[in-house]
Amino acid sequence: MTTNHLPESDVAKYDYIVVGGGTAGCVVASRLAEYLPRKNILLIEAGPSDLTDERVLDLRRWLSLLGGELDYDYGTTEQPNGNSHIRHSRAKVLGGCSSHNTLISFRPLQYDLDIWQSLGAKGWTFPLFMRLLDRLRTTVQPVHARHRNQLCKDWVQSCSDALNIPIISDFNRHIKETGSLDEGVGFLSISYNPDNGYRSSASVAYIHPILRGDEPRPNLTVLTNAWVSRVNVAGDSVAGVNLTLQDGTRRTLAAKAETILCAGAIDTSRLLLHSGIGPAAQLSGLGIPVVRDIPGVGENLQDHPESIIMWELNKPVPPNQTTMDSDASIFLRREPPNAGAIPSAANPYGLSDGGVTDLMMHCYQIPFTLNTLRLGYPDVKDGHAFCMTPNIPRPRSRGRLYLTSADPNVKPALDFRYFTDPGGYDAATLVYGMRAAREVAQQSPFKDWIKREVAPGPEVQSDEDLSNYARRAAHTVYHPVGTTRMGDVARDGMAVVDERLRLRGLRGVRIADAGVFPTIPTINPMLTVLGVGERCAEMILEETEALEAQKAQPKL
Ligand SMILES: Cc1cc2nc3c(=O)[nH]c(=O)nc-3n(C[C@H](O)[C@H](O)[C@H](O)COP(=O)(O)OP(=O)(O)OC[C@H]3O[C@@H](n4cnc5c(N)ncnc54)[C@H](O)[C@@H]3O)c2cc1C
Repeated sequence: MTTNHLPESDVAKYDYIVVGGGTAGCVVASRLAEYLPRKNILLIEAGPSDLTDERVLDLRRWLSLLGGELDYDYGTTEQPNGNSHIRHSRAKVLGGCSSHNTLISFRPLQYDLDIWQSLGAKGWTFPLFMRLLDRLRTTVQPVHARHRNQLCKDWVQSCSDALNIPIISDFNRHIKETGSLDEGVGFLSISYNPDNGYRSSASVAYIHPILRGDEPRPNLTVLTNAWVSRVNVAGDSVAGVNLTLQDGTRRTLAAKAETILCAGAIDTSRLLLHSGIGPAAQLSGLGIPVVRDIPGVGENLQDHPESIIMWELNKPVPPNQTTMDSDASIFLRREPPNAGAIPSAANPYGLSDGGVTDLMMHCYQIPFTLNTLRLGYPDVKDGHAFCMTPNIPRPRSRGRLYLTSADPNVKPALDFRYFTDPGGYDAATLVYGMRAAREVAQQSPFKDWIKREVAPGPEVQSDEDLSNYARRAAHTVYHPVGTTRMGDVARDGMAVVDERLRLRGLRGVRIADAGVFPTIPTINPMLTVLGVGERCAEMILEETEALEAQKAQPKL
C-alpha cells in the first residue's frame, strides 16, 4: 500500500529518493526496486494514490479530470500572437499525467532522435528507444475493433480518399519498421485495457502490481500526498530534499545514493528555482539565494499548440463505441521534401527532414467548445459534433518558465510565446491544416454526416482570416517539454543535464521527465517519457554495478 506517513526515524533510510510519482517517476522507482533489491527506494508523490480511484482509472472520464482537484491547472502569460486563455493541465495523482491524459501512444521518429543527438543528447538513438519501448509494461495497442465506430471509420476513409494518403493499420509498427512517419491516417494506439476501458498508465503498469502485493518489493516505499519543497545541496552534491507530509509535518530527507527529480517539465524547474538552482539573475532579482547558477533551468519551453475546426452532424455520434472520443489521427506533409533542412529552433543544425510529417490532426467526436464559445461561436449539442485539430508537430516558437515571486505557493509563469517564430512557420502550419480538414469534409462517406461547419465557419476563407481564427482559438495538446534540457554540458551553456541525465555541476542528482527533451518530438510524447524513465533506471544500475565491481577488485 501507499503511505502518507514518514517517521522521523526513516529520514536517512533511503538510498534513492524519486521526487514525483508521475509518468517517468513510476517507471524509475519500480525499475530501481526491481534492479537493486538490496537498496531502499522512496517514491514521493504530491497527490493521492490512484489504485482504486474510478475517476482516474476509467479512461473515458479523462475530460472530467481537467481543472478538478487532481489538476495543478497552470495558466499562461499574455500571448500576443495566440490565445492567452489556455490552461495547462498537470496531474497531481500517482501516475502523473499518464493518469490524466488520453494515453495516445506513439514511438518517437528517427528524425526526432537525430535532432536530439545533434544537440548533445549522445546515445539517445532510435535503436535505443526501440529497445526501451519494446520492454514497456504498459499495454499499448491500436484502438480495439469494438471501439471503432462507423463515424470514425468513415472519417479515416475520407481522409485517405480526399488527400490520397495510405491508411496505416498500426502506427507504432510502421514507425518501428521504417523509422519514420510521412503521410497517413488511421486509428491510434492507446495504452489501455479494451475489456474494461481502464488505463494502462505508468502507475497501473509499474506500481499497482507492487501495491497489490502481486510483485513483492519490500525495498520500495510509495509516499503519497507529500510535497517536496526544496532540493538540498551540500558542497557539490545534492544531499536530499525537504518535504511536507499531508498532516503538515515537515521532514528533511537524506539520500544515501541519489535523488532523481521526476516532477515533470513544469514542476521540476519550479522546484529547482525555489531551491536556488537556476538563472542567477532571476533568482537574485526575487531575493532567492543562489545555490547554483544554471542558466538553462526553465528556458526552452515547448509545446504542441493546436487549433480546431468543428462541424455539427446531421445524425448522432454512435454511442459508447470509442476509447476516449479521439480514436484516430492523420499525418500530412505540408512542405516540399527537405524544406525543413534549414537551421531553426526545431532543428538548429539543419538536418535533412526528407518527407517526414509536418502536420498532425487528431479527430474528436465531442464538441470541444472551450475556446470557440469564448470567441462567440454557437454551442453544439453533445453527440452531434465532430472536430479536427490541426497541430504543429515540430513548432519553431520557443518559450520560457520563470518565477515571479519567492513565495513557493505562487505558480511559475509559463510564457510559451506561441506563434512567435520569425518565419511564421507555426501559424502557416495551422492554416494549411484548416484547409486540409475542409477537403476531408467534402469527401463521402464523412461528408454525409455533416450538417454545417460551426467554427470557423464557411465565411472564413483567406489565409489571413484563417490564421487569425486558428491562433485565437488555439489550444494545447498538453505537451510541455524541454525546460531542463539534455545536452553537452561542457560546450552548451544552456544544457541543464548531460546525456546521463545528471544535473550540471552537481553530484548525486538526475532529472528524468519530459523536461529533459532537447526538442519536442513529432508525436505525442508519453512513450518517449516512459523511455526516459526506463533508461534512467538502467543507467543507475550500470553505474551501481560498475562501482560494486570496482570495490570488489583486490587492492594491489
Ligand atoms: C490532459 C492531458 C492529455 C494528454 N494526452 C496525451 C496523450 O494522449 N499522449 C501522450 O503521449 N501525451 C499526452 N499528454 C502528455 C503526457 O501525458 C506528458 O507529457 C507526460 O505524462 C509527462 O510525464 P512526466 O513524467 O514528465 O510528468 P508527470 O506525469 O506530470 O509527473 C510529474 C509528477 O510529479 C508530481 N510532483 C510535481 N511536483 C511535485 C513536488 N514538488 N513534490 C512531489 N511530487 C510532485 C506530480 O504530482 C506528478 O505526479 C497529455 C497530458 C495531459 C495533461
